[in-house]
Amino acid sequence: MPLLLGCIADDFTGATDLASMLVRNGMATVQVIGVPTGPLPEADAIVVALKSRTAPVRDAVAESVAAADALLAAGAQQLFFKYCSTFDSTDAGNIGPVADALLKRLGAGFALACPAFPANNRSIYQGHLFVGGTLLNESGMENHPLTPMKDANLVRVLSRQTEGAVGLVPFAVVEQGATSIRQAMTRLAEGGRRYAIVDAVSDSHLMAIGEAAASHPLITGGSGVAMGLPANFRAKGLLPSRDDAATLPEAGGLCAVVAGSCSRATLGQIGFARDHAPVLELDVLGTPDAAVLAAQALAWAEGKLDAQRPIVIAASAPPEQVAALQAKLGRDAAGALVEHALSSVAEGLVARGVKRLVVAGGETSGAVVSRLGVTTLRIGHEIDPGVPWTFAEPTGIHLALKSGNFGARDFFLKAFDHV
Ligand SMILES: Nc1ncnc2c1ncn2[C@@H]1O[C@H](COP(=O)(O)OP(=O)(O)O)[C@@H](O)[C@H]1O
Ligand SMILES: O=C(O)[C@@H](O)C(=O)COP(=O)(O)O
Repeated sequence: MPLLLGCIADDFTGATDLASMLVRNGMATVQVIGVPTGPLPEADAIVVALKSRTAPVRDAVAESVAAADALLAAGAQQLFFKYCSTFDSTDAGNIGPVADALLKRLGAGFALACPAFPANNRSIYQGHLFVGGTLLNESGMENHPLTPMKDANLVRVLSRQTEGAVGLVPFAVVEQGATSIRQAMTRLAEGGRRYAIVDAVSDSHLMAIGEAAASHPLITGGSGVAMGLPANFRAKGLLPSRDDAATLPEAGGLCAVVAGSCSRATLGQIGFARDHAPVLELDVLGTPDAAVLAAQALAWAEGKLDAQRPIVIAASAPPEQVAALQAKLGRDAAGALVEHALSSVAEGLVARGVKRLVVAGGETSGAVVSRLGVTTLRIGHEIDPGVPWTFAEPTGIHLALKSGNFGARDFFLKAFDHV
């Protein structure tokens, strides 16, 4: 099976989101944790999951280029740089600098940028990113603990992260289909633009954008814009039809949820779970000590673990509490403390026999998955758009890595009916 698409994701939930999109569209896909060091598994697509979204720019660039090297050495015909559908980044990066470095590595001069994901209510119109009917900077993302998004104009946001010029392929062109989009991108590239934000409000737009980018060495965006790519490989006769792409080993055993996302969606899911399952909300501000928090959580879990109903352990808190902890410790140290505590909790739960674990939050998932020593994730069926069950190797447990913003209100309960 020759490798067709090589993907680099800037966080772990984003990586499973992308892998799931590719699997659903018929590509055998494996998610690899961290920069690959040995031979890559057989797959149509490989998604390398990095924890580079909030890393220092230099580290994010170095790891992303190293991942690209490994994917290209394995024969990847096209690269995909996956970032968040809410374009999570700071003015320093890391979307611009990583995309710049990948273009340079490929000897290419242009890439599209499209984080739209209509199934999860992210759309782009005239370069502005909407979450549902709300501009990105009024959607709650302006309060994100690590990457507060205070500007919805993606042309402006990306321009602050790169020296390359950023253009726009507007809605009116995207509506006309793949040929018009391709021509518009060619014009922008010839006019000296390094990037084009591409408007998209529907899956048919994303399919057309994917088709228009068939010959691009690098595509950047959310998982949505990947939906058109398998058809390109199929059209070239490179991708056979596959119907077993989402099969996982049978699941069962004790179940739990660990949450570190402070998004509105996750806070709502914790609120729902309170009425249906044992929920522990850690008092991080009162006890800013990772080891003590983890010990408290594991003592609380004693006797509550069950194979039907999950327990939920959450550090998640509303913006004012997050701000208070950050004021005390600094932004990065606050995030790291909570991630450390929650990965110790997850490790303790797995040691106590948990076999099915949901982790809420991208950075949180990165910390947990690394602590559990997971090297690859096989992708199964989706619970909600963008969140599949996965099977973690060599750990041998089922994991669902939930993007903070994704999932219905009952996600933490219904996840265990879907595995
Ligand atoms: N109570 C809290 N105070 C401060 N930071 C927190 C708190 N709870 C979680 N965090 C941190 O907030 C960040 C949330 O990011 P992440 O896990 O990526 O969630 P999301 O998927 O919503 O972006 C993590 O670094 C996490 O450790
Ligand atoms: O594109 C998305 O929204 C997700 O795939 C994603 O990147 C998740 O990031 P977090 O919200 O930080 O979990």
